[in-house]
Amino acid sequence: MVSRRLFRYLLPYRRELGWAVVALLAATGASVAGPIWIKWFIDDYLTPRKLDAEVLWGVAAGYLALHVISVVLTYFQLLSFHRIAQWVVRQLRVDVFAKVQRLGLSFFDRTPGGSLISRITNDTEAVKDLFVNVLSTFIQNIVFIIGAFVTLLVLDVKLATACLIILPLIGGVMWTYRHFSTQVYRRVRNMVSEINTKLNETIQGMTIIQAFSQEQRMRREFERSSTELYGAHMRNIQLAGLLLRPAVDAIYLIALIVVLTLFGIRSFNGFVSIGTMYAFLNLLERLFEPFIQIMLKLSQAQNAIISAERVFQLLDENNLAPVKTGDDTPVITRGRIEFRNVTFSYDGQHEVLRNISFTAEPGQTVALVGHTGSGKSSIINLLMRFYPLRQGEILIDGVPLTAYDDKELRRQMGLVLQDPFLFVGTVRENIRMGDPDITDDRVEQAARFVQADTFIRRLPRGYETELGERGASLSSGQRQLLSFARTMAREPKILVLDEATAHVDTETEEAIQQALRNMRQGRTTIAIAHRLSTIQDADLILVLHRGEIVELGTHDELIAHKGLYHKMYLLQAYGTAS
Ligand SMILES: Nc1ncnc2c1ncn2[C@@H]1O[C@H](COP(=O)(O)OP(=O)(O)OP(=O)(O)O)[C@@H](O)[C@H]1O
Repeated sequence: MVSRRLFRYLLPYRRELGWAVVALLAATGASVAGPIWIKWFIDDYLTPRKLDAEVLWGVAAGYLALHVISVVLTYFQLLSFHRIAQWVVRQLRVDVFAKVQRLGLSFFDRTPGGSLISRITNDTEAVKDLFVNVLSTFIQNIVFIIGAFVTLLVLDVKLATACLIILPLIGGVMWTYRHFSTQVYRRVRNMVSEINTKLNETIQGMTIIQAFSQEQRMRREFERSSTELYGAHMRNIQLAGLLLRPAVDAIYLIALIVVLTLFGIRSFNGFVSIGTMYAFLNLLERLFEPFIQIMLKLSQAQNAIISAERVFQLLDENNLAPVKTGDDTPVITRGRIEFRNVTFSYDGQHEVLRNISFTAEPGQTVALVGHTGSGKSSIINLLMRFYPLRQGEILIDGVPLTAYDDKELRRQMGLVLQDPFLFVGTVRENIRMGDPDITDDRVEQAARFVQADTFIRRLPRGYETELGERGASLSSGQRQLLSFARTMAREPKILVLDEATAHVDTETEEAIQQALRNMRQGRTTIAIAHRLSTIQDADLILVLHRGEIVELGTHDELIAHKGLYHKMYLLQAYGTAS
């Protein structure tokens, strides 16, 4: 199954592959023909002493020609196999990457980033090895073994048949080696994946690691994984050292004894062709290297197949991000949002939202407040169509959310997260985000609109300043403003805000609040508010508690109601709930 799918990747390159196999066959033929050529020279010229310069030159030239042909063709076939393998692995990586981007967020909730990286890099690399090393080695060596055996049979049927006793012996060694090395390989692969996961986690969480002085613990854990990996590699080397050379050499010795004994017995009874003996011994000796090569690659082949399995598993993952259903292509014109009896669970067991119903009229601001874990972010996750909805309905402009094209949805709904993600690149690129419709003018206009223009112009190269990974060179307030500009450059009809909780200086705070007020103007806004002071002018405030709306109304109404909101407000404003 896996191999069939792998070979399907080869189909577009079948012509090149065909030529590579032909070159490989011809190279092997030339290599097997060498000893025959010498046998012919020994039997027909050397033994009868028919030596003249012309014959000697002819033999030497012929032998050299065979060698050159073999080398040139080997070069050609190796190059072709490598090229094909690189093509295949490139395609495989592109496919996996494309697939990963289409996966739903719930997939990422349960898959560590490091293990994904491991699949896209290491596992596809192992598949590449399958095509580069394993496939060509198998074909080349199997062809050589068959060619050599056929030649032995042609040279001397009886002796060649006697040599067949090596096959079960070699088979036994091969089985033993493969059996043990597969276990070791599996261990190596798991360790590599674990190391990748650890690396990824360490790099992502460096601030926390340093803040909590976790360097020693992380280093110890990393050292432990690395030592285990070293141990696994060493076991493999020991296994190979024991089984490959010594065991195979012993079998070669047995074959040699059998052949020499038979030649010896024959010499008592009559004439023995020295040429045949030379060719026989030469081919026999060269027959064992291919067996070792095949053995070495067997576990690698199995390893690659398991890696391919992991890659295909990812390609077959059906936990996709929700996509549009139906043929209509509605557009968002007004920005009216309606939740109707929405009940939701991430894992299908624990309901994190129950019976959520509310409406945000065009241009209104609806604020979501509630204690941590009350379900605020989950409402946003559903509104952004990050997770599929199974119970209830979400409508935008009276049309179910599911009917919208992804493009329309993303263009009209501007999302601003607490921790804005900035990419490596210039400030301008981070605002434009590769959208060709967003001109330089629009980028700067958006930045001015959210009051980010002033600080951007103060950066060393203004809009062309390169940002480090995640915008590490900016302050958290500046990162916020930049993400506002990014959202506003798209001029969305709907704004979805997860208000930042980070403490910024008063000046930046004022800039942020002013920017938010500007942004909300004329746009339907759904905002998670951690500080109640920022949403007092909201048209509707939903108070969530354990996944349910327990109170709703304007700030004044909720204060007058003297419920949970009132308590939260007093707590935040005066540090006491009474
Ligand atoms: N990706 C997820 N997978 C599974 N459960 C989740 C996931 N995200 C959140 N939850 C659970 O859903 C519940 C609601 O979480 P949610 O993030 O919506 O709360 P919140 O009100 O936004 O909290 P906070 O103010 O701390 O951000 C919590 O019990 C949380 O454990």
